[in-house]
Amino acid sequence: MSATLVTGIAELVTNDPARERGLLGIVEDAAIVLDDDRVNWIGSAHDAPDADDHLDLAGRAVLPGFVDSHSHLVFAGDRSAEFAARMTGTPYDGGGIAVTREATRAASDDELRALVAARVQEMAALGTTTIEIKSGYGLSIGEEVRALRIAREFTADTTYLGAHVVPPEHRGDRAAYVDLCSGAMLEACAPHARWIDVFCEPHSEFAFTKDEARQILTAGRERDLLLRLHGNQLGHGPGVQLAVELGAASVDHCTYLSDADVDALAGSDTVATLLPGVEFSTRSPYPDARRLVDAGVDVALASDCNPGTCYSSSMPLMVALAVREMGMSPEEAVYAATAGSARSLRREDIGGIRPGTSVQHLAVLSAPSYRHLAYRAGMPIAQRFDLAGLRLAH
Ligand SMILES: N=CN[C@@H](CCC(=O)O)C(=O)O
Ligand SMILES: [Zn+2]
Repeated sequence: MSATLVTGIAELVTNDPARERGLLGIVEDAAIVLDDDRVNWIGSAHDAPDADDHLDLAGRAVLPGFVDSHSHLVFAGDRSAEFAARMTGTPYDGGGIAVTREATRAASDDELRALVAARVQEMAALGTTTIEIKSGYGLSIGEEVRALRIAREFTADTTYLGAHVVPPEHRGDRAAYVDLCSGAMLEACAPHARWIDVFCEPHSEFAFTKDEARQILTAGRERDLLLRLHGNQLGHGPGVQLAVELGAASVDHCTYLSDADVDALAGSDTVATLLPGVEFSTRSPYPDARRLVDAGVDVALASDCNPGTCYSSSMPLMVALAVREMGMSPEEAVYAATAGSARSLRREDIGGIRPGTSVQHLAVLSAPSYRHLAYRAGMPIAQRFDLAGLRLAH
C-alpha cells in the first residue's frame, strides 16, 4: 500500500456537519491522505501526518464528485430541430420521445455503447463521479432490456423506465401497455435495474396518469425495485403526492408545486430532485428551490441529460442555474448536487468526503472555492480527482 499526502487544498468540502464550517463542512487549508484508492485521513494541513508521496494542489478546492441522479443517456440521434421549434414558442409535450425511440432502435448495441461511453466521459470531465441512467427509449421488452444491459456497463444505478410514454402502437389500448409495464416487461427488466420510474404527467397525452403510475410502481416495489418518479414537470399534478404516498426515494422535476405538495415532501423521506437544465432548455419557469429548502425538504440537483428537454450533462451548469434562477445559495446548490443527490439514490458511500471514501468519488476545482462553480458559470473548472493527472500538472 502506498500513501500520498495531498496538501494545498484551499477548501475541502466534506459535507460533514461535524466538520469546521457550515452546511458543507468545509476545512480550510486542508490536507488529505490517500491510501491507494481510498481517503485515509482528512484534516488541517498543520496536523497532517507523513506519507510516502506528497502532492501540493497549490490552492485548489476539493469536493465530493457530483452525483447526477437523473439521466437518460441510452439514446441515439438528437432533437435539435425540436429544440429550435421550442425556442420560437412550441411547447414541450413529450411527443418527441417516440422520435428518439426510432433512432435508438435503429442503433446497434456497439453504437449505443459508444454513445453512452462518450456521454459518461463528458460528465467525468466536468466532475461527475456517479450517474444514474434510465431506460425509456425502447418501450418494448427486448429494447428496454437492451438499454438497461448497456446502462449497467456504466453504473449500478440503473432505472427501468418502460413507462416513459405510451408508444404509438399502444395508444388505442393504454391499459394493455400499463399491464405490460407492470407485468412481463417488468419481469424481464428487473434483474438489470435497481430503480423503477414512471413519467406521471396529466399535461401530456403520452405520459401516465396517477392510477397507471401507481399500478406500475407498486408492481416494481413487489419486484424489490426502489422507486423514483417524474412528477409535476409540465403543470400541477399528482406526481409528488403519489411519490410520497408510495415512499419513493425521489420525485424529479417538481416544477409546479402546491402548498400541499411542499408540506407532503417536508414530512417525508422523499427527495425533491430539481432539474434546472430542463427549464433552461425548454424556456420554462424554474422550480422554486428556496421555498422547498425553507420548508425543510431534502433537495437534490441533477442534469436529466436527454435529447428532448436538456441535452447537457453539466452539473456545474445546474449549480449555477440553481443559484441564479432558483434562489439557492452557492452552498445549498453544491450540497444538493452532491449530498442531496446521493441521498436521492439512497447511497451513503458517495456525496461526502470522509475516511473510507473512494478517490473515484472526489472532484477537484481549478479554483480556490466551491463558490466559483456558480460565480464562474460556464467555465470548465471542475474535474474528477485524477491523482496521476494532478501529479503531472503540479
Ligand atoms: N419528461 C420526461 N422525460 C424526459 C424527457 C425525455 C425526452 O423528451 O426525450 C425528462 O425528464 O424531461
Ligand atoms: Zn427525466
